Amino acid sequence: MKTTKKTSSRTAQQQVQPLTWLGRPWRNRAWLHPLFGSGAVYAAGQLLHATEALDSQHWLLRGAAAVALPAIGGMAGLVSAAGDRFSEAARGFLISAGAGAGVWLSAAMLTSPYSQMTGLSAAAGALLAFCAYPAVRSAQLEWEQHYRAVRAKPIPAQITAAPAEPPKDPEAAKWEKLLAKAGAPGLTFRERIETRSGFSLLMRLPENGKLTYARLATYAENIEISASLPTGAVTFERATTDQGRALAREVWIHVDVEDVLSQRIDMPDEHTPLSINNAFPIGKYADGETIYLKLREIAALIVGVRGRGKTNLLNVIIHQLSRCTDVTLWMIDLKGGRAVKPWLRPWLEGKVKRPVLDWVATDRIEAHRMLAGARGLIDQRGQTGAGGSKIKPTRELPAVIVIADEVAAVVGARSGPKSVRDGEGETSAVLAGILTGCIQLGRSEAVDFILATQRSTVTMTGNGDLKSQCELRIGLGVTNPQDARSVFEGNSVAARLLAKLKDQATRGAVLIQDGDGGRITPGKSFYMGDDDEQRTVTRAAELHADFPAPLDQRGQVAVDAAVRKLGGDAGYFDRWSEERAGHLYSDDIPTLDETPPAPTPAATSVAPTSAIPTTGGARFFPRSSEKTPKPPSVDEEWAKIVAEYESSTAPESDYDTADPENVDRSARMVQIIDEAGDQGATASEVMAIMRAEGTLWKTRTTIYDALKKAIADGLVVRTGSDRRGRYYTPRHHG
Ligand SMILES: Nc1ncnc2c1ncn2[C@@H]1O[C@H](COP(=O)(O)OP(=O)(O)OP(=O)(O)O)[C@@H](O)[C@H]1O
Repeated sequence: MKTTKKTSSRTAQQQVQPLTWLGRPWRNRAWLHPLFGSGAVYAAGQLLHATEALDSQHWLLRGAAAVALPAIGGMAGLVSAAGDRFSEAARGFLISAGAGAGVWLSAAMLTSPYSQMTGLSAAAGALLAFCAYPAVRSAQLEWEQHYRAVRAKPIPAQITAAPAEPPKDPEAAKWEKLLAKAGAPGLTFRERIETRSGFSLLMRLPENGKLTYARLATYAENIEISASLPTGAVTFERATTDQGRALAREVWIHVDVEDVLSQRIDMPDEHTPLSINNAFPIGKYADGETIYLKLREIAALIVGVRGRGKTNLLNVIIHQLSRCTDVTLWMIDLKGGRAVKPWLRPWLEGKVKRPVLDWVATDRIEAHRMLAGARGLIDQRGQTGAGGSKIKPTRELPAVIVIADEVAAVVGARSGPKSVRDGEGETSAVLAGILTGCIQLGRSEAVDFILATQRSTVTMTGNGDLKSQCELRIGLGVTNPQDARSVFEGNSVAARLLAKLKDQATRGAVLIQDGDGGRITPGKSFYMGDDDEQRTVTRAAELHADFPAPLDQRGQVAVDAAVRKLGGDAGYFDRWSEERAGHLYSDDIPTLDETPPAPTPAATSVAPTSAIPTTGGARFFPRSSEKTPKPPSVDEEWAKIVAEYESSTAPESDYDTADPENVDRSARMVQIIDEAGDQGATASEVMAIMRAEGTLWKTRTTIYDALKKAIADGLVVRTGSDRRGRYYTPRHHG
């Protein structure tokens, strides 16, 4: 979230309190003075006239008129002196003069205007007024001076009747001018806040509505040119109220001068345990804040064309998820295992007991099994009510996160067989259906999905339903604005920014939207390293091997049952069997001078697993129906020649044949080969069993030395080259 730091650059307002009368502004009161005077004289005259016309003996009426006349006079004085323009003295003077005149008129009415008494009282009143006048005048002048001073003083903003003009400080003037020059006139500067990578400006759109937020966003490049900023430095965001409601006229313009999007931000070397219940960092927002992802109860969709950093981002996410002690990670990798292998390597090499990925699928059939297994797990958790209405993952009951890279190859309309009869497994539509169901129901059962694809059109993501289930969207660079629009559902501002992320430096730059219609924010993912060996990934896999939780026992059984229902005699427990995962292992053996092995799932080796019993080597070998050895191919013939050349030119081995440990281990090795019977065993298969038992040598080459020694001693016979050959004991080699 952006931090908002209020800067009170606005100066005190020079607004003046207006004249008021009975609390309301009344500027023209002075004009009305003659009116009050004549009104009062008229009213008094009418009263006198009416009293004259009445019976002079009607005393009651005459008495009322005698009271009314001073009241009229007093009121006339009061009205004339109303408002804060008059001093107390002036107000008293005018009221008493009015009331005195009324009393005199009453007396004149009741007696006679020409009597001596009436004449004298008129003269006394006039004398009194004449004497009081200088004092009243000086008091009034003094008051007026004070009044003028009060008028000139600033008053607090909250009692200002009219909205104030924002001050034109140099910063405001500079940005308003620059934006007008860039084609966006009429914007008013409101505020500037500093961010970690630059600053943000709060601007107000012009009230005539001619410049909208969407239109302003099209000027990003013009603004960058006008302000001499790097491409992508300017982004926009609607300002919101504290409650998160977008304001129509207020816009944040983020200026990220540090250009985080073009920087390389190395993955922090942190390997402490985490929990899926907390958010974890995956990169930095353009304003320098850390991007935290919380992958609980949410499906994520990551979209980006080749080479924009999708694999890297997935690795960052797996890195963090593999630190979670309450997560079981499954991964569908239809790049033939390229993405998963670095994560499996430490385990395949026997350095650790468990792989960080609990299950991998590298073809559609295995992916189907995994999705069916996920569904089985969701149903089991739903039925048993494990963990109440919503599961809070723990190590005993972990969340299962299924990551599907290149999901289009599993559920995309253009992938997969047209019909299940084609023998390539289920159609994409069926798989998309299972996946959608899993996403919908998996949320409360702590089974969540991260889908990655090159494009987010419906053809690629299976169906609209599946896509709309993914609330968390992460877009990397795409090839055209149309693609960009499909990531963030018609949001043209985001689309334009996404389509801009094209150059080398912005690889790994992302736009993140959390929640449907949520804020879309640019950022950059951490960088996991670029060497072919993916050393950072392998190191993390080694360090995190014991962190991810194994699936709970009941879950394992449910998953196994669900997978078995698909037929083919495959379940969860034999997910690492040679038929299903052997290719991962055999490809992993360094075959420096060999031609690459054919990428068939029926490859020749097997990887160990904690879920498979670690004794009884025969379980690991191909079933008799599959054992018929194929005639050697040209590749194998060639490999054999290379191997023979190698062994004839290889330096003397330093394998110590007298070392008792070597003697014991090689005896066990020969025993395993013997148990394999007439099917024979590959070196990888023997290694897998020995590793599972804990009898394997520390270095991989030693087994080849031991095998060579056993061959030389006549204990073992080999067919094929040493690394890809099969080994038999003489009694089984016919
Ligand atoms: N966060 C990042 N920071 C810096 N460079 C990155 C980042 N992410 C990726 N790159 C660069 O982009 C290149 C492509 O990345 P990556 O292989 O992850 O892309 P991809 O989209 O998965 O492509 P592909 O589908 O071909 O594997 C990497 O070799 C790396 O140099």
